[in-house]
Amino acid sequence: MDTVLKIENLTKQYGRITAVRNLSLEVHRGNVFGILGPNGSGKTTTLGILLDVIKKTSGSFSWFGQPPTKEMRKKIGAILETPIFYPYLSAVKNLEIVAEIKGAPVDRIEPVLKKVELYERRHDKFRTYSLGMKQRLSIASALLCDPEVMILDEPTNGLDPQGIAEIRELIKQIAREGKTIILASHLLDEVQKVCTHFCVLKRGSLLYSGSVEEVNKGVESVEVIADASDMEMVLQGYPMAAKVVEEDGKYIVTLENGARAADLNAYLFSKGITISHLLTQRKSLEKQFLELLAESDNA
Ligand SMILES: Nc1ncnc2c1ncn2[C@@H]1O[C@H](COP(=O)(O)OP(=O)(O)OP(=O)(O)O)[C@@H](O)[C@H]1O
Repeated sequence: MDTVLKIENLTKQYGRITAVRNLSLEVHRGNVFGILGPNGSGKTTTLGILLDVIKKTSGSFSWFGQPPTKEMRKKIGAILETPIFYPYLSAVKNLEIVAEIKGAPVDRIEPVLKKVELYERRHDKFRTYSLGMKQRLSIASALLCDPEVMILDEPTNGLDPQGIAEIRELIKQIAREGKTIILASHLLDEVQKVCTHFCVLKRGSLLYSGSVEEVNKGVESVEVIADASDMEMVLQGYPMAAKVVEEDGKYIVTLENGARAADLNAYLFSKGITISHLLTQRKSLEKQFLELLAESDNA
């Protein structure tokens, strides 16, 4: 698997505030990688460091297996905030200026405007655009240099439901064309709908990193009752049990990813325990995310 980005022990301190704490991550080619976290968790700071607009305090990162350089930076298209376009100029004129600044070929303007579905409105003034159209023009501007990686910070912030759906569809389409996308979002739903992989940050620390598909399957938890005095000990000894909690004579067993209730049943049977009640529950990504954030508060 091609590693596009590798972050190792990255830390950023603003005086006494640690915005990013010992962060290590890997993003592979073709991933749509979501950096998920509540406000102030360090998402923008992380993206700023990766784009060389914020200076790291310690740690390192590499793009395409090499330390970051200006040349490398050209392979990365980014939208950290809405770029400043001239309100009285059209999309075409604005992109001509961007192309000039970035040294991108002018003949890319037409295809990128088609891609973001602004071609019909290409001669209209920027100030007549809706917020969603402005955001799509930002994406067009980032695509001008045909980057291998796109970085987006809260790409749907402030948009109405239709604008949100359009931007999400556009991100997925860009990913289908083989680009790697890294996006920061505080919206779990967004990460779930758009990303293939994600990490969770809280107060600058990494709480989780993995594939959306794996987490979407949901962790299985099983409620079991059996008349056995050594039940708790036997359950604690089950290698696929991530957590065992006793509640009013019932045991709630959270299974490791991939383990199923039937496996637990077979294990208990092998230990001579016959169960009188078994109920399987799946935890949604949302529940797991909220628990993860809550657990880190208690840590
Ligand atoms: N220039 C700065 N000077 C001092 N503190 C800063 C600065 N920029 C960010 N911070 C602090 O660093 C922490 C992380 O902020 P950051 O903007 O990276 O988080 P975020 O996850 O992107 O949040 P948001 O979605 O609200 O932008 C916060 O506590 C923030 O107040």
